[in-house]
Amino acid sequence: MGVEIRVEGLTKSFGRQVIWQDVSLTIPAGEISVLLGPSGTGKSVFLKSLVGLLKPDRGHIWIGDRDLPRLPESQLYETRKLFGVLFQDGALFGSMNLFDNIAFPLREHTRKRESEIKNIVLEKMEMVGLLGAEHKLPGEISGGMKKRAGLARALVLDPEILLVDEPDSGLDPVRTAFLNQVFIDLNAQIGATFLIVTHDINTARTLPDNIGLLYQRHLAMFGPREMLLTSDEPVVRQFLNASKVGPIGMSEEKDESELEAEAKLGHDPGKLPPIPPQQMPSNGMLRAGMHAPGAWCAAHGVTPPPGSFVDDLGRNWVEEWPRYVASMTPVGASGGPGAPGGRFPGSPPPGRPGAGAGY
Ligand SMILES: Nc1ncnc2c1ncn2[C@@H]1O[C@H](COP(=O)(O)OP(=O)(O)OP(=O)(O)O)[C@@H](O)[C@H]1O
Repeated sequence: MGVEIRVEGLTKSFGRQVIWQDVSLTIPAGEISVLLGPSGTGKSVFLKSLVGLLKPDRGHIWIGDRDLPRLPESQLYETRKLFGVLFQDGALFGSMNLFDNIAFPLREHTRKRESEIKNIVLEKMEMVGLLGAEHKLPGEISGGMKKRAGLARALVLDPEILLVDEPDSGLDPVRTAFLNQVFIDLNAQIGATFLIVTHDINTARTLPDNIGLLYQRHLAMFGPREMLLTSDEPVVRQFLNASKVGPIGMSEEKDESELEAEAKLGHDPGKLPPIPPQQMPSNGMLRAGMHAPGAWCAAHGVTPPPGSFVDDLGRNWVEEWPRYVASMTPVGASGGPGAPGGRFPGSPPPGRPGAGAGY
Protein backbone atom coordinates (compact mmCIF):
# COMPACT_ATOMS: atom_id res chain seq x y z
CA MET A 1 0.00 0.00 0.00
CA GLY A 2 0.94 3.63 -0.30
CA VAL A 3 1.44 5.65 -3.45
CA GLU A 4 4.05 8.18 -4.47
CA ILE A 5 3.10 11.84 -4.82
CA ARG A 6 5.09 13.78 -7.39
CA VAL A 7 4.78 17.55 -7.21
CA GLU A 8 6.19 19.64 -10.07
CA GLY A 9 6.51 23.41 -10.19
CA LEU A 10 3.54 24.03 -7.92
CA THR A 11 2.65 27.67 -7.31
CA LYS A 12 -0.18 29.12 -5.23
CA SER A 13 -1.28 32.69 -4.58
CA PHE A 14 -4.25 34.37 -2.99
CA GLY A 15 -4.74 37.62 -4.85
CA ARG A 16 -1.34 39.32 -4.92
CA GLN A 17 -0.01 37.25 -2.05
CA VAL A 18 2.23 34.50 -3.39
CA ILE A 19 2.13 31.68 -0.84
CA TRP A 20 4.81 29.49 -2.46
CA GLN A 21 6.16 29.04 -5.95
CA ASP A 22 7.80 26.37 -8.05
CA VAL A 23 7.59 23.73 -5.36
CA SER A 24 8.83 20.39 -6.69
CA LEU A 25 9.31 17.24 -4.65
CA THR A 26 8.59 13.53 -4.67
CA ILE A 27 6.99 12.16 -1.55
CA PRO A 28 8.05 8.52 -1.49
CA ALA A 29 5.40 5.80 -1.31
CA GLY A 30 4.86 4.22 2.08
CA GLU A 31 7.24 6.51 3.95
CA ILE A 32 6.64 9.19 6.57
CA SER A 33 7.54 12.67 5.39
CA VAL A 34 7.32 15.81 7.49
CA LEU A 35 6.91 19.32 6.11
CA LEU A 36 8.32 22.00 8.37
CA GLY A 37 8.23 25.75 8.07
CA PRO A 38 7.72 28.93 10.02
CA SER A 39 4.15 30.03 10.70
CA GLY A 40 2.38 31.38 7.68
CA THR A 41 4.63 29.78 5.05
CA GLY A 42 1.67 27.95 3.58
CA LYS A 43 2.08 24.42 4.93
CA SER A 44 -1.67 23.98 5.40
CA VAL A 45 -2.31 25.50 1.99
CA PHE A 46 0.09 22.90 0.57
CA LEU A 47 -1.81 20.03 2.23
CA LYS A 48 -5.13 21.37 1.01
CA SER A 49 -3.73 21.67 -2.51
CA LEU A 50 -2.51 18.08 -2.45
CA VAL A 51 -5.97 16.78 -1.65
CA GLY A 52 -7.63 19.05 -4.21
CA LEU A 53 -9.38 21.36 -1.74
CA LEU A 54 -7.44 24.31 -3.16
CA LYS A 55 -6.45 24.74 -6.77
CA PRO A 56 -2.85 25.75 -7.46
CA ASP A 57 -2.15 28.54 -9.98
CA ARG A 58 0.26 26.31 -11.89
CA GLY A 59 2.12 23.06 -11.63
CA HIS A 60 1.32 19.39 -11.33
CA ILE A 61 0.46 16.95 -8.58
CA TRP A 62 0.93 13.48 -9.94
CA ILE A 63 -0.68 10.55 -8.17
CA GLY A 64 0.33 7.71 -10.47
CA ASP A 65 -0.71 8.92 -13.93
CA ARG A 66 -3.37 11.29 -12.62
CA ASP A 67 -2.54 15.00 -12.45
CA LEU A 68 -4.81 16.14 -9.64
CA PRO A 69 -5.31 19.84 -10.54
CA ARG A 70 -6.39 18.84 -14.04
CA LEU A 71 -8.84 16.10 -13.17
CA PRO A 72 -12.51 16.56 -13.97
CA GLU A 73 -14.71 16.75 -10.87
CA SER A 74 -15.84 13.11 -11.04
CA GLN A 75 -12.28 11.77 -11.22
CA LEU A 76 -11.12 14.19 -8.54
CA TYR A 77 -13.84 12.80 -6.26
CA GLU A 78 -12.62 9.25 -6.91
CA THR A 79 -8.96 10.19 -6.43
CA ARG A 80 -9.74 11.91 -3.13
CA LYS A 81 -10.78 8.53 -1.78
CA LEU A 82 -7.09 7.61 -1.78
CA PHE A 83 -6.54 10.27 0.88
CA GLY A 84 -7.21 10.34 4.57
CA VAL A 85 -6.87 13.77 6.14
CA LEU A 86 -6.45 14.65 9.78
CA PHE A 87 -7.17 18.34 10.29
CA GLN A 88 -5.70 20.32 13.18
CA ASP A 89 -8.70 20.08 15.50
CA GLY A 90 -9.77 16.62 14.39
CA ALA A 91 -12.81 18.26 12.71
CA LEU A 92 -15.22 16.10 14.70
CA PHE A 93 -18.97 16.70 14.73
CA GLY A 94 -19.71 17.90 18.26
CA SER A 95 -23.16 16.35 18.46
CA MET A 96 -22.08 12.85 17.41
CA ASN A 97 -20.35 10.34 19.63
CA LEU A 98 -16.96 9.04 18.58
CA PHE A 99 -18.37 5.89 17.02
CA ASP A 100 -20.72 7.84 14.74
CA ASN A 101 -18.01 10.39 13.94
CA ILE A 102 -15.64 7.66 12.84
CA ALA A 103 -18.37 5.73 11.00
CA PHE A 104 -19.41 8.87 9.08
CA PRO A 105 -17.25 8.44 5.93
CA LEU A 106 -18.27 4.78 5.68
CA ARG A 107 -21.95 5.66 5.86
CA GLU A 108 -21.50 8.54 3.40
CA HIS A 109 -19.23 6.96 0.81
CA THR A 110 -19.88 3.21 0.93
CA ARG A 111 -22.80 0.83 0.91
CA LYS A 112 -21.46 -1.32 3.72
CA ARG A 113 -23.84 -2.95 6.18
CA GLU A 114 -23.95 -1.63 9.76
CA SER A 115 -22.38 -4.83 11.08
CA GLU A 116 -19.43 -4.37 8.72
CA ILE A 117 -19.17 -0.68 9.61
CA LYS A 118 -19.07 -1.60 13.29
CA ASN A 119 -16.15 -3.99 12.74
CA ILE A 120 -14.17 -1.41 10.78
CA VAL A 121 -14.82 1.41 13.27
CA LEU A 122 -13.81 -0.72 16.24
CA GLU A 123 -10.70 -1.94 14.40
CA LYS A 124 -9.58 1.65 13.68
CA MET A 125 -10.40 2.78 17.20
CA GLU A 126 -8.22 0.00 18.52
CA MET A 127 -5.38 1.04 16.19
CA VAL A 128 -5.33 4.52 17.73
CA GLY A 129 -5.89 3.37 21.31
CA LEU A 130 -9.48 4.56 21.68
CA LEU A 131 -11.35 1.31 22.16
CA GLY A 132 -13.93 1.78 24.91
CA ALA A 133 -14.53 5.48 24.14
CA GLU A 134 -17.15 4.85 21.41
CA HIS A 135 -19.98 6.57 23.27
CA LYS A 136 -18.11 9.66 24.34
CA LEU A 137 -18.87 13.02 22.78
CA PRO A 138 -15.98 15.15 21.46
CA GLY A 139 -16.65 17.67 24.23
CA GLU A 140 -16.00 15.01 26.85
CA ILE A 141 -12.51 13.98 25.73
CA SER A 142 -9.02 15.47 25.81
CA GLY A 143 -7.31 17.19 22.89
CA GLY A 144 -5.08 14.17 22.31
CA MET A 145 -8.09 11.85 22.17
CA LYS A 146 -9.82 14.19 19.72
CA LYS A 147 -6.82 13.99 17.41
CA ARG A 148 -6.79 10.20 17.64
CA ALA A 149 -10.53 10.07 16.93
CA GLY A 150 -9.93 12.28 13.88
CA LEU A 151 -7.12 9.93 12.91
CA ALA A 152 -9.36 6.86 13.23
CA ARG A 153 -11.89 8.60 10.99
CA ALA A 154 -9.16 9.41 8.45
CA LEU A 155 -8.33 5.70 8.36
CA VAL A 156 -11.75 4.11 7.84
CA LEU A 157 -11.61 4.19 4.06
CA ASP A 158 -8.15 2.55 4.11
CA PRO A 159 -6.28 5.50 2.58
CA GLU A 160 -3.16 5.10 0.48
CA ILE A 161 -2.08 8.58 1.54
CA LEU A 162 -2.50 10.13 4.97
CA LEU A 163 -2.19 13.90 5.29
CA VAL A 164 -1.90 15.32 8.79
CA ASP A 165 -2.03 19.01 9.66
CA GLU A 166 -0.12 19.96 12.82
CA PRO A 167 -0.91 16.93 14.96
CA ASP A 168 0.95 18.49 17.87
CA SER A 169 -1.01 21.75 18.01
CA GLY A 170 -2.50 22.19 21.45
CA LEU A 171 -0.90 19.03 22.84
CA ASP A 172 1.65 18.74 25.62
CA PRO A 173 4.98 17.03 24.82
CA VAL A 174 3.89 13.71 26.35
CA ARG A 175 0.71 13.52 24.28
CA THR A 176 2.64 14.65 21.20
CA ALA A 177 5.19 11.87 21.71
CA PHE A 178 2.39 9.35 22.19
CA LEU A 179 0.65 10.48 19.02
CA ASN A 180 3.93 10.34 17.09
CA GLN A 181 4.36 6.74 18.20
CA VAL A 182 0.84 6.02 16.95
CA PHE A 183 1.90 7.39 13.53
CA ILE A 184 5.01 5.21 13.45
CA ASP A 185 3.04 2.08 14.40
CA LEU A 186 0.29 2.89 11.92
CA ASN A 187 2.74 3.48 9.10
CA ALA A 188 4.34 0.11 9.76
CA GLN A 189 0.91 -1.52 9.89
CA ILE A 190 -0.84 -0.01 6.88
CA GLY A 191 2.13 1.14 4.77
CA ALA A 192 0.37 4.28 3.50
CA THR A 193 2.30 7.38 2.42
CA PHE A 194 2.25 9.86 5.32
CA LEU A 195 2.77 13.61 4.99
CA ILE A 196 2.72 15.46 8.29
CA VAL A 197 2.87 19.23 8.61
CA THR A 198 4.30 20.55 11.82
CA HIS A 199 6.59 23.09 13.44
CA ASP A 200 7.48 20.76 16.27
CA ILE A 201 11.22 20.11 16.03
CA ASN A 202 11.09 16.97 18.17
CA THR A 203 8.52 15.50 15.84
CA ALA A 204 10.83 16.27 12.92
CA ARG A 205 13.83 14.75 14.66
CA THR A 206 12.15 11.51 15.66
CA LEU A 207 9.29 10.66 13.35
CA PRO A 208 9.96 10.92 9.65
CA ASP A 209 11.95 9.22 6.92
CA ASN A 210 12.06 12.53 5.02
CA ILE A 211 11.89 16.19 5.95
CA GLY A 212 11.03 19.22 3.85
CA LEU A 213 11.30 22.86 4.81
CA LEU A 214 9.14 25.62 3.34
CA TYR A 215 10.70 29.03 3.71
CA GLN A 216 10.03 32.37 2.07
CA ARG A 217 7.70 31.04 -0.57
CA HIS A 218 10.03 28.22 -1.62
CA LEU A 219 10.76 24.67 -0.67
CA ALA A 220 14.19 25.21 0.88
CA MET A 221 14.93 21.49 1.05
CA PHE A 222 13.35 18.08 0.90
CA GLY A 223 15.19 14.84 1.49
CA PRO A 224 16.05 12.04 3.89
CA ARG A 225 15.84 13.09 7.53
CA GLU A 226 19.58 12.77 8.20
CA MET A 227 20.35 15.04 5.27
CA LEU A 228 18.33 17.83 6.84
CA LEU A 229 19.41 17.21 10.40
CA THR A 230 23.05 17.56 9.37
CA SER A 231 22.53 20.36 6.86
CA ASP A 232 24.67 23.49 7.09
CA GLU A 233 22.01 25.67 5.41
CA PRO A 234 21.52 28.63 7.79
CA VAL A 235 17.74 28.54 7.46
CA VAL A 236 17.60 24.81 8.20
CA ARG A 237 19.99 25.15 11.16
CA GLN A 238 18.04 28.07 12.59
CA PHE A 239 14.75 26.25 12.32
CA LEU A 240 16.00 22.95 13.74
CA ASN A 241 17.80 24.70 16.60
CA ALA A 242 14.77 26.91 17.26
CA SER A 243 17.16 29.85 17.29
CA LYS A 244 16.11 33.45 17.12
CA VAL A 245 19.32 34.32 15.29
CA GLY A 246 19.30 33.63 11.57
CA PRO A 247 17.52 34.37 8.34
CA ILE A 248 14.01 33.47 9.56
CA GLY A 249 12.17 36.56 10.76
CA MET A 250 8.57 37.47 11.32
CA SER A 251 7.85 38.41 7.72
CA GLU A 252 6.48 34.94 6.90
CA GLU A 253 3.43 35.56 9.01
CA LYS A 254 2.31 38.66 7.21
CA ASP A 255 -0.74 38.54 5.10
CA GLU A 256 -1.43 40.73 2.11
CA SER A 257 -3.00 43.60 4.08
CA GLU A 258 0.00 43.81 6.43
CA LEU A 259 2.43 43.79 3.52
CA GLU A 260 0.41 46.52 1.81
CA ALA A 261 0.37 48.64 4.98
CA GLU A 262 4.13 48.25 5.25
CA ALA A 263 4.67 49.15 1.62
CA LYS A 264 2.62 52.35 2.20
CA LEU A 265 4.92 53.25 5.09
CA GLY A 266 7.88 52.81 2.78
CA HIS A 267 9.22 49.72 4.52
CA ASP A 268 11.07 47.03 2.74
CA PRO A 269 8.65 44.11 3.17
CA GLY A 270 10.21 41.09 4.78
CA LYS A 271 13.48 42.87 5.55
CA LEU A 272 12.84 45.38 8.27
CA PRO A 273 9.41 45.08 9.84
CA PRO A 274 8.91 48.10 12.06
CA ILE A 275 8.95 47.33 15.72
CA PRO A 276 5.62 48.38 17.25
CA PRO A 277 5.84 51.59 19.30
CA GLN A 278 4.69 49.80 22.42
CA GLN A 279 7.75 47.56 22.16
CA MET A 280 10.21 50.40 21.77
CA PRO A 281 12.37 51.03 24.76
CA SER A 282 11.92 54.58 25.99
CA ASN A 283 13.04 56.51 29.04
CA GLY A 284 15.40 53.74 29.97
CA MET A 285 12.69 51.10 30.24
CA LEU A 286 13.05 47.76 28.50
CA ARG A 287 9.79 46.69 26.93
CA ALA A 288 8.38 43.31 26.04
CA GLY A 289 10.27 41.76 23.17
CA MET A 290 13.41 43.81 23.79
CA HIS A 291 16.27 42.39 25.76
CA ALA A 292 19.45 43.69 27.26
CA PRO A 293 22.27 42.23 25.20
CA GLY A 294 24.04 40.58 28.13
CA ALA A 295 21.16 38.28 29.06
CA TRP A 296 20.00 37.67 25.52
CA CYS A 297 23.45 36.99 24.11
CA ALA A 298 24.37 34.71 27.01
CA ALA A 299 21.20 32.72 26.36
CA HIS A 300 22.08 32.43 22.67
CA GLY A 301 25.82 31.89 23.07
CA VAL A 302 26.94 35.02 21.19
CA THR A 303 29.19 37.89 22.24
CA PRO A 304 27.32 41.20 22.38
CA PRO A 305 28.78 43.95 20.23
CA PRO A 306 29.59 47.01 22.35
CA GLY A 307 26.54 49.17 23.02
CA SER A 308 24.20 46.79 21.24
CA PHE A 309 20.59 46.05 21.95
CA VAL A 310 18.66 43.15 20.54
CA ASP A 311 15.02 42.29 20.09
CA ASP A 312 13.15 39.00 19.94
CA LEU A 313 14.38 38.39 16.41
CA GLY A 314 18.01 38.95 17.28
CA ARG A 315 18.11 42.24 15.36
CA ASN A 316 20.74 44.63 16.62
CA TRP A 317 18.89 47.88 17.21
CA VAL A 318 22.04 49.98 17.32
CA GLU A 319 22.28 49.24 13.61
CA GLU A 320 18.53 49.28 12.99
CA TRP A 321 17.78 52.44 14.97
CA PRO A 322 18.65 55.06 12.31
CA ARG A 323 16.59 53.21 9.69
CA TYR A 324 13.76 52.82 12.14
CA VAL A 325 13.79 56.52 13.04
CA ALA A 326 13.85 57.46 9.37
CA SER A 327 10.87 55.22 8.63
CA MET A 328 8.90 56.44 11.65
CA THR A 329 9.51 60.17 11.37
CA PRO A 330 5.84 61.21 11.72
CA VAL A 331 5.53 59.25 14.97
CA GLY A 332 8.86 60.49 16.26
CA ALA A 333 7.99 64.10 15.44
CA SER A 334 4.86 63.92 17.56
CA GLY A 335 6.84 62.77 20.57
CA GLY A 336 4.79 59.57 20.76
CA PRO A 337 5.86 56.36 22.36
CA GLY A 338 8.22 55.53 19.50
CA ALA A 339 9.86 58.93 19.52
CA PRO A 340 13.59 59.02 19.45
CA GLY A 341 15.25 61.21 21.98
CA GLY A 342 14.67 59.14 25.10
CA ARG A 343 17.42 57.08 26.56
CA PHE A 344 19.17 55.11 23.83
CA PRO A 345 18.40 51.41 24.07
CA GLY A 346 22.03 50.43 24.27
CA SER A 347 22.25 51.73 27.79
CA PRO A 348 19.95 49.99 30.23
CA PRO A 349 19.28 51.98 33.37
CA PRO A 350 21.79 51.66 36.17
CA GLY A 351 20.97 48.98 38.66
CA ARG A 352 18.81 47.04 36.19
CA PRO A 353 21.32 45.15 34.10
CA GLY A 354 19.66 42.67 31.82
CA ALA A 355 16.14 43.52 32.99
CA GLY A 356 14.21 42.30 29.95
CA ALA A 357 10.52 42.75 30.59
CA GLY A 358 9.85 40.33 27.75
CA TYR A 359 11.11 37.35 29.72
N1 LIG B 1 -8.47 30.50 1.69
C1 LIG B 1 -7.55 31.46 1.84
N2 LIG B 1 -7.73 32.67 1.29
C2 LIG B 1 -6.80 33.64 1.40
N3 LIG B 1 -5.63 33.48 2.07
C3 LIG B 1 -5.42 32.29 2.65
C4 LIG B 1 -6.35 31.22 2.56
N4 LIG B 1 -5.83 30.15 3.22
C5 LIG B 1 -4.65 30.54 3.70
N5 LIG B 1 -4.37 31.81 3.37
C6 LIG B 1 -3.16 32.57 3.67
O1 LIG B 1 -2.06 31.78 3.28
C7 LIG B 1 -0.95 31.99 4.17
C8 LIG B 1 -0.41 30.67 4.63
O2 LIG B 1 -1.37 30.07 5.49
P1 LIG B 1 -1.17 28.61 6.09
O3 LIG B 1 -2.27 28.39 7.08
O4 LIG B 1 -1.05 27.60 5.00
O5 LIG B 1 0.23 28.74 6.81
P2 LIG B 1 0.95 27.66 7.73
O6 LIG B 1 2.37 27.56 7.27
O7 LIG B 1 0.16 26.39 7.77
O8 LIG B 1 0.90 28.42 9.14
P3 LIG B 1 0.80 27.81 10.64
O9 LIG B 1 2.03 27.00 10.85
O10 LIG B 1 0.77 29.06 11.48
O11 LIG B 1 -0.48 27.02 10.69
C9 LIG B 1 -1.48 32.87 5.30
O12 LIG B 1 -1.05 34.20 5.06
C10 LIG B 1 -2.98 32.77 5.17
O13 LIG B 1 -3.60 33.95 5.60
